[in-house]
Amino acid sequence: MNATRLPRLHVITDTRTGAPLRDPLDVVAAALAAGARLIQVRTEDHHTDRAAFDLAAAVTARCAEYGALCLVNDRVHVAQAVGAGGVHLGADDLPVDAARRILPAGAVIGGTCREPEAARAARRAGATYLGVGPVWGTATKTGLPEPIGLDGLAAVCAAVDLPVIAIGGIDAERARRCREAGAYGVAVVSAVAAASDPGAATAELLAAIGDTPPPDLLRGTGAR
Ligand SMILES: Cc1ncc(COP(=O)(O)OP(=O)(O)O)c(N)n1
Ligand SMILES: Cc1ncsc1CCOP(=O)(O)O
Ligand SMILES: [Mg+2]
Repeated sequence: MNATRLPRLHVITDTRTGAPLRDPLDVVAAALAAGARLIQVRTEDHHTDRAAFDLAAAVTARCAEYGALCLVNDRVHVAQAVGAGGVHLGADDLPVDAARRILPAGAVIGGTCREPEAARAARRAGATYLGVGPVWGTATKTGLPEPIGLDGLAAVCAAVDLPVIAIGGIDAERARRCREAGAYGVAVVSAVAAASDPGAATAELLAAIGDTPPPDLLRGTGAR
């Protein structure tokens, strides 16, 4: 990965079946071409490790073409096997400190939290960034706790000096509000995966969070 800092937009794959879902790799390709520089490979819990490996290997290879970072959700062994840049871990996954011990030095490890004390614990455990939410309600994942809202997001942002990535029901307008609340960036599933034009949706999100497209996308435009 060529990126010198953690990207602010985290595009998360949607591997659920059914309309209007499309091939996750097509969505990833469009998002990267539009300027996304971090893809999180998230598969459904019932998917096999082989399926997760195959998708993560393909996404890691596509990310490498753009100098983008690939993170694998939950499955640390899959991240190791494909040479991904890191993982995202929640309460039901390996603890952050355990993953830190077995992943290569410099691996990006995200930890999920919802409130300040858990955020401080994740910081102590060695998290690189925090995934905080759900900020708003979402149909993408069942069984979620109540949304924490912008006030809950702001409380976590104020509690730790780690980058906070907001997640849950986020589109471009809400992404801007999350940044105003103190979030470093946002993570999205449906805003890109379910968009009629995933590339345009990615560009809109990048503009909303103030993450200018990488220089390679600006080449020839005269923009700086
Ligand atoms: C950036 C980001 N934040 C939070 C999550 C949720 O992770 P987790 O709590 O482990 O839930 P699952 O995604 O595994 O269902 C995330 N994936 N990414
Ligand atoms: C995995 C996860 N964790 C909290 S909300 C969420 C799903 C977010 O999906 P969407 O961006 O479509 O609301
Ligand atoms: Mg998880």
